Amino acid sequence: AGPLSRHFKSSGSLAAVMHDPWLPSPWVGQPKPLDPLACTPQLLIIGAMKGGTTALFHYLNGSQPAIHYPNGSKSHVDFKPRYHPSIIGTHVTKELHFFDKQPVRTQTPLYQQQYFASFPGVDALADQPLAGRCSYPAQLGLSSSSRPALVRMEATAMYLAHPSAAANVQRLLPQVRMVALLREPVSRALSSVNMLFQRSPEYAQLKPLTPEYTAAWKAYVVTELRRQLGILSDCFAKLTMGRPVHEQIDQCVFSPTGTLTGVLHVHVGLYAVHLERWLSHFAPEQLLIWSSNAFDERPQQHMDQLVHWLGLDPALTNSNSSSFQKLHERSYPAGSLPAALFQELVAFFQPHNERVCALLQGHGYGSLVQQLRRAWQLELAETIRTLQDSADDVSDVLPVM
Ligand SMILES: Nc1ncnc2c1ncn2[C@@H]1O[C@H](COP(=O)(O)OS(=O)(=O)O)[C@@H](OP(=O)(O)O)[C@H]1O
Repeated sequence: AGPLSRHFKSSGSLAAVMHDPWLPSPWVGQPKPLDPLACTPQLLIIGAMKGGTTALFHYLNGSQPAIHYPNGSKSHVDFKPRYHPSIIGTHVTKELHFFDKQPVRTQTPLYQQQYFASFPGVDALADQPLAGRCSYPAQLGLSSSSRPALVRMEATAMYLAHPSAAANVQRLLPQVRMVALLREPVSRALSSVNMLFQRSPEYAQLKPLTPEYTAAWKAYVVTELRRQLGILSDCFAKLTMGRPVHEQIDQCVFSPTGTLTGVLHVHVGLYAVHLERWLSHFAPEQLLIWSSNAFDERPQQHMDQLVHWLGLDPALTNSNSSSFQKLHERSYPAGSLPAALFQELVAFFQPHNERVCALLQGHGYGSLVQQLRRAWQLELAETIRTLQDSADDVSDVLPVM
């Protein structure tokens, strides 16, 4: 028996392996090698919010989320070997929220110093990361004479949708690599509104999934999403020719100080707007884009692709360091939302989904587009099946992708 038949025996079917729709699609272009001497962050997980960014950060970092501070802010505890020894997360919190600020703030030296000192091996007083000078303390096991590449990373899920983030990143870290996880926008919006409901002090006294909870949840979700759909539909209705869509939408929904004016749940899923903005600042080879669903289905293959894409030695990977359990998963009241809301959400997002597919196709991400179409159709069908209050046929609501 030759190698092929051995392969058939071990994996069931070669055809199944070759056509696995959940494997990460190939990255675009040939990225420049990382700088092994850099002590600035070299990897940013930019979003999308509710796209699985917490899981990705902690799988890589061998850590888990923890709440340490009285104000509820989050940190993490490191407890396992990192997925790859050369990739290391910020030692503070997963989300540093540095680039989703006004440019005037991100250009302040003191604020930059604080940001860089949030990463392992960077001393706020002694080091000058932008000039490539860092002290590499002993606890990292690195000496200045044998500096292996150390890819420092952080994951701020709001970067993808923030109007200033791409330009801020380009100004400070023009060579940085970024990963974005794109989740089906209706399911993502529901995940986002669900989180806010569960965090809201107003509803904190309700016992989860009781009839009172479900009634309050339904009222909140329906009102909030309809309100946001209305605001964003008005913004799109006012678009004029001659200026990029992302500039006009950003202007419509962000205050002059860069605060999003109450449309978060719907706005984050407008991936065409966001990627148009990022791709106007960065070459596609700096941006690895995944389907959240595919990442969920095949986490290890995605992590291995990331290691490969960063040009790190795959032989050093600790592939059994991560159990790949879902992180930040929340419960929902089943069968509680009207079919009409789904129809409105689906109708709203459909042209934007088409626009992002065309944008990605035009930038060389053709096989990702095929994967997203399939993944989004499946996730949307599952979300509607779970949450819709009537037994209407799901296919009545689904768009043709
Ligand atoms: N491995 C993996 N792959 C894909 N998706 C995953 C994964 N692990 C968790 N999840 C689901 O992602 C949702 C939370 O996303 P984030 O961690 O990005 O949220 S946040 O923006 O940091 O608040 C949250 O979705 P909901 O449960 O629908 O709220 C998680 O269940």
